[in-house]
Amino acid sequence: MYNIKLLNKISPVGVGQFDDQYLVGEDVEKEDGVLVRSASMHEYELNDNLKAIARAGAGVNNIPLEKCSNEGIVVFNTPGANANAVKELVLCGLFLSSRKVVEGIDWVKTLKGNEDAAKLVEKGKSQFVGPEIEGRKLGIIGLGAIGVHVANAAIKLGMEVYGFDPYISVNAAWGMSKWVKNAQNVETIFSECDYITLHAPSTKETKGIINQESIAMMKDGVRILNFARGDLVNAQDVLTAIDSGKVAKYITDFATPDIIDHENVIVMPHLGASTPESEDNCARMAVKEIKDYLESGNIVNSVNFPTINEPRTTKYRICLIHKNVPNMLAQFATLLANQEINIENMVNKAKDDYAYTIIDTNDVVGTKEFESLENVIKVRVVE
Ligand SMILES: NC(=O)C1=CN([C@@H]2O[C@H](COP(=O)(O)OP(=O)(O)OC[C@H]3O[C@@H](n4cnc5c(N)ncnc54)[C@H](O)[C@@H]3O)[C@@H](O)[C@H]2O)C=CC1
Ligand SMILES: O=C(O)C(=O)COP(=O)(O)O
Repeated sequence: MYNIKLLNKISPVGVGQFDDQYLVGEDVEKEDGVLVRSASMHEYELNDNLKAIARAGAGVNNIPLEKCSNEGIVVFNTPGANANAVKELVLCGLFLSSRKVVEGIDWVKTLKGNEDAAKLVEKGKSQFVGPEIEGRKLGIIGLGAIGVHVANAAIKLGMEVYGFDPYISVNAAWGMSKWVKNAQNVETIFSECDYITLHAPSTKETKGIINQESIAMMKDGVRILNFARGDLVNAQDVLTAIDSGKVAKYITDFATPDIIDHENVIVMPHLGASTPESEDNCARMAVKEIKDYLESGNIVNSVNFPTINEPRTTKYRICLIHKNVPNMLAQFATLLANQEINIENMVNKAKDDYAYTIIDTNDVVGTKEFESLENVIKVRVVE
């Protein structure tokens, strides 16, 4: 029996994939696995039994990754599963940043009950004029699942698209329209583009990337979109630039107290991934990842441990999470040889300071001796 704790509302399409080997709920204790969306886990107590956390979504800045790695807890996310939903909202954001639709709608509401509403609308609409996006330059920072979707859609809408991503994956590059221009540095995005949209994760490198200095490089009347994370933008610097007219519009999915209800700022309630399609996709993928790991020891789409995805061919699989240091495999093999246990299959992979080894065997094995080895963090045997 495995216990799975839900820290957010997770789509029943995903949760329904758990069979009767699983106890699933919000109040479950001694959890083997956690399913989470945006709830912060930085203060969450990681119990000794916890083996895996699956983030039904992309960003993992709400999870204490280093602490999890240290304790041998595998953290998954669901790459690409909500990218289309975010792309669609970014396109909506692009239009809202250009045409004064939100302001116009708010104004029309003030005419409620006014007999002359139709006339007044025709007279007053000129205050809501805004430019078309066709032919304008869009700069994208971060060309992953979402950035590439946005780039391709913007090309189809007739925009001139510049992309910047120093770590772009081969897969993302394959999926991107050949018309997207490769910006060699982020300054090109800042200085060339009429619209700038952020699609990089929150990291030491990206936090505060939009600040007084970068804004100073931008065109007058630039429009900035942030559907990545609130802390990529220095809010005070953007507000100052909005007030001076340097930035025409700031559209964001992240509500911080200082930016709410400020002229020319549109704040959405973190709606990027909130579509039934995306919620189902993310939940389905997250549940599959956690089940595969708990039941077979396979790791796919982890952000802190390497991928190992091997078919089961033996009765037992020893799953060893350990530090990425020399001599671990020799110690494992010796330990098994001393017990006259035959290894049918053994795979080891490392990711940064941590490594994962699976050993398939048909003989009964205990975990104690492995646990006593230095640099071994977590040991499990799955049957
Ligand atoms: N508003 C919302 O509801 C949602 C927001 N997000 C946010 O969007 C981010 C991106 O999501 P995905 O595209 O799915 O992730 P992804 O991992 O597919 O793409 C992120 C890209 O950013 C790039 N990157 C990293 N550091 C960079 C830097 N310093 N400069 C430029 N590019 C850099 C990476 O190389 C990668 O290609 C997530 O980390 C999350 O914070 C994601 C989903 C929903
Ligand atoms: O996937 C992400 O990174 C998101 O920001 C989506 O968050 P959510 O699952 O809608 O709380």
